[in-house]
Amino acid sequence: MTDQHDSYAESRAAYAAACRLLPGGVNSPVRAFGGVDLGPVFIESAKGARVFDVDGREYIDYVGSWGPMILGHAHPEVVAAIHAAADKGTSFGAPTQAETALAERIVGAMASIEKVRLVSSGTEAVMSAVRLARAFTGREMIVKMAGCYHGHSDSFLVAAGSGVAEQGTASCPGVPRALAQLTVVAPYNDAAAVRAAFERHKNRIAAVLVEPVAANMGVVPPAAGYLETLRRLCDENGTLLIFDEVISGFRVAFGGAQERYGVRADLTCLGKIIGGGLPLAAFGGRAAIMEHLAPTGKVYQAGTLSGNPIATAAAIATLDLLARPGCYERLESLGAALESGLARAAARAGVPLTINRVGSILSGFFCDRPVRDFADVQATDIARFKRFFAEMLERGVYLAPSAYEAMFVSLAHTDADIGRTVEAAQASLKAVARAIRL
Ligand SMILES: Cc1ncc(COP(=O)(O)O)c(C=O)c1O
Ligand SMILES: N[C@H](C=O)CCC(=O)O
Repeated sequence: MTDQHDSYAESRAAYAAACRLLPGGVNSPVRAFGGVDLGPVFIESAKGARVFDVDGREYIDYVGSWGPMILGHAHPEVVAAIHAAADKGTSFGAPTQAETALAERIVGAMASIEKVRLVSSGTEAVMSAVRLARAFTGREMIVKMAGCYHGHSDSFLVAAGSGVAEQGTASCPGVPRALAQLTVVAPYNDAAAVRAAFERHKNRIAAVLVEPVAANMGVVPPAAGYLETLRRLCDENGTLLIFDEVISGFRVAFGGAQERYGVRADLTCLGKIIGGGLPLAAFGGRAAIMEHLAPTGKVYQAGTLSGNPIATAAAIATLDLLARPGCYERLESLGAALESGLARAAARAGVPLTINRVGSILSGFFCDRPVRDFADVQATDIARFKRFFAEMLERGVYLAPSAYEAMFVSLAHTDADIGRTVEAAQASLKAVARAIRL
């Protein structure tokens, strides 16, 4: 914590205590606020679209636990489902009917999924889907896109987004070189680079793995035809297309990016929203592929807490609420209002800002050009983002503390929240403009 004012005294003390016992004082790197050169705000509680810190400050929240809280925090129906499940026992390590009920909802929502396996984190979902793809195709290489983040398992910590991008490392110490060499990296939105990878590594690529809407280098939408071309290249080469919809699933449409863009994946990874704020994730696809998983097949995948009854109850409650008519229209209109308000504020302040938005996720990049891939993101003015972040925090708006993350709008945000956020942005961008002129 460097710049922060005394009104963050409790957060500062909590961070010092945490640093004595937890590496970097946190349990996930981006939470440490290193991406904005500040110390973290420690959270006491959250309700609806608000989070409250240990110093008693209130913020309009656009982190939403990095995506899961699409209904807002502590939604009464989700909390009631959690209580009811907890009363019946917290974990059995045995099958429950609720897991089938959740699977029915996922299969009903995602056109490409016939069977699904529940896991506890997005990392596990992607790691397991790729193992399955490797076994199914009998190949070892994967293609991933620069700036996409797929969790922290070894194969994906290569040119990754999110907190890895913040650290500025191309790869990660501890990842065996032999494994990293099996990951081929292509720029996002560059189908020609993927085609070239297929030519270079003929019959060796098991899967093309992509965030169909990239959201871990800030939000970068797929260019027209990009996902379709990936689909065609995979079909031509006997390779599986894996959509990592851990963020986009149930976010950019109920049926995820696959519904929004009309392109089907062979395997789909889900997380965040489907856990309703509890540790639950999933991967799924055609039965003919999924049946290769143990116990029907030989591809081993397991989890003591997989399909945990409390997480499953939160998941069902969340998906049932999201299935109600009007949710995605409302998310779209809130997202559009925030986008246009931010654009207006930037224009008034004379600060170049490129806004990328898909439904209720968006990012403002401090630059005057379109942002289509990770190189574009890296060329933006990160110092301006840091200043903007600090100004917004001071004005009670809690953004993701990194230029490589998205803003998440929830159904709990009101028009008044968006209005207050735009007002805060107007003042914050004026401060950024003053700093530019200095
Ligand atoms: C697209 C994507 N895939 C995978 C993951 C990993 O999920 P988790 O953090 O639950 O392991 C994340 C976020 O962390 C993500 O944004
Ligand atoms: N960008 C990450 C996931 O989407 C942020 C969450 C984390 O790494 O703690």
